[in-house]
Formats: sequence, C-alpha cells, structure tokens
Amino acid sequence: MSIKLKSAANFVQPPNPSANDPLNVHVEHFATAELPTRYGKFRIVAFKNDIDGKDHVAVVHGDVAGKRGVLTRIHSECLTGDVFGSLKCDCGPQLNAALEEIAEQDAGIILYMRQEGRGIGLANKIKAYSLQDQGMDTVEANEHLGFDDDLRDYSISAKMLELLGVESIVLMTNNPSKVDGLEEAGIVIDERRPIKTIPNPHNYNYLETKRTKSGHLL
Ligand SMILES: Nc1nc2c(ncn2[C@@H]2O[C@H](COP(=O)(O)OP(=O)(O)OP(=O)(O)O)[C@@H](O)[C@H]2O)c(=O)[nH]1
Ligand SMILES: [Zn+2]
Repeated sequence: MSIKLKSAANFVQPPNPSANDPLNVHVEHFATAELPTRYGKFRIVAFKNDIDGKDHVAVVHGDVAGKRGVLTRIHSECLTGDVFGSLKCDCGPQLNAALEEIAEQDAGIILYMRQEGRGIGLANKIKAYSLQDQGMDTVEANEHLGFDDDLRDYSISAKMLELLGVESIVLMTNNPSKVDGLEEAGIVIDERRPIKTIPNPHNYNYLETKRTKSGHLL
C-alpha cells in the first residue's frame, strides 16, 4: 500500500514559509512509515509546520489520494483519555471507535492533532481539572484560568488533508465548530457523521456541558 502525497514542490520550504499561502500556514510532509495496529493495517505520516512547531500525525488506512468522501476523524490529543483510560471525558472511546470504523473501510484517515486540552496544553488542562474537582465545569475552569473555551485552529489539519491528496471527506465528529473551521480552511466535507460513546457517571456532566455550552450535537 502506498500513500501518494501531493507534488514534491509542496515539501520544499520557501524562504518565507507563509508568504504565498492564503491560510498563512506552511505544513510539510516529514516521514511516512507502516503502522500495523490491533485494529488493522495503517501507515503513520508525520508533518512539520511553521505555526505551532508540534509534530502532528495522520494515521492512514488504504489509498486516500484523489478520493472523495474519505472517512476522517480529527482527534485532539488527550493524554489522560487516550493513554490512561480516563473516564472524565469521551476521548479514549472516540479514538477506539474511529480506528475500528476506519479499519473496516477501503480507506480512511485519523489526524492526531497535538492540541491537548483544546489547545491550552496538558499542564493547564490538569489545572482546569483541579478547578473542576472544586465544582467548576469545563468552560468555567478554562475561563477562570484566562483561556477561551476552545483555542483550536483547524488550518494545520486542513493542510495535512490537502497534502494527503483527499478530494473530500466524511467527518466523524459531534462538534459543529470543527466542521466550520475545516470548511473555512478549504476542506470539502460531504457529510458529518456523529461519533457516539456510552456516557459514564464520571463524564456525564462534562458531556452535558459540551452539549449545552459548547454546542456539541450530543
Ligand atoms: N481545557 C480542557 N480541555 C479538555 C477537558 N476535557 C477534555 N479536554 C480536551 O478536549 C479535547 C477534545 O475535545 P472535545 O471537546 O472533547 O471534542 P471535540 O474534539 O471538540 O469534538 P468531537 O470531534 O466530537 O470529539 C482534547 O484535547 C482533550 O484533552 C477539560 O476539562 N478542559
Ligand atoms: Zn479527553
């Protein structure tokens, strides 16, 4: 299986990386490797960018270049949920569900974006968790720390999808702002597909806050 990336010219760093880019974002392919997983065969593609300097990756199943309607999940890093099985959020089960569903398709993509804590970073997220232990909800805790509810920007994700060569995607998300952010960055979304998980007593209030305050379609 090979992943066709758009023309090599995309990967050459110009003198001023953002000069000719309407989104003012320069993202380039860095490395691709096979990634056999318990879900199925994937490849992992690492990218570099000149905006946040983080190593964002695409985990790709099948051939996606030139395809329309590619099933895609854009997952924001959540160390506590993705790695440690935290029950405080729905991230771990969402990631598992996406990997399982995408592995069943001919082709699909998970972008794993290093936007921990909706962009505030891990240490600040833990600070927000400690405020939540004292009774605040997720939005109130962010505001108390001087952050907006959500600092994520989708222009890097959009560039990664462009470099992978997809023509259009079916996006697995409950978050309408993610759909809007990607469309504003030029990605064609044929359909939004909800991603359902089973609530538990620890994440019930968190999910309710996402629904009532952050506009998630849960
Ligand atoms: N700041 C902050 N971030 C959190 C909190 N709980 C989870 N996160 C982060 O939220 C991100 C996931 O965002 P969500 O709002 O759960 O979901 P989403 O990605 O917007 O939407 P979906 O595509 O439907 O999953 C991850 O980066 C988590 O680390 C919290 O209480 N405070
Ligand atoms: Zn989480």
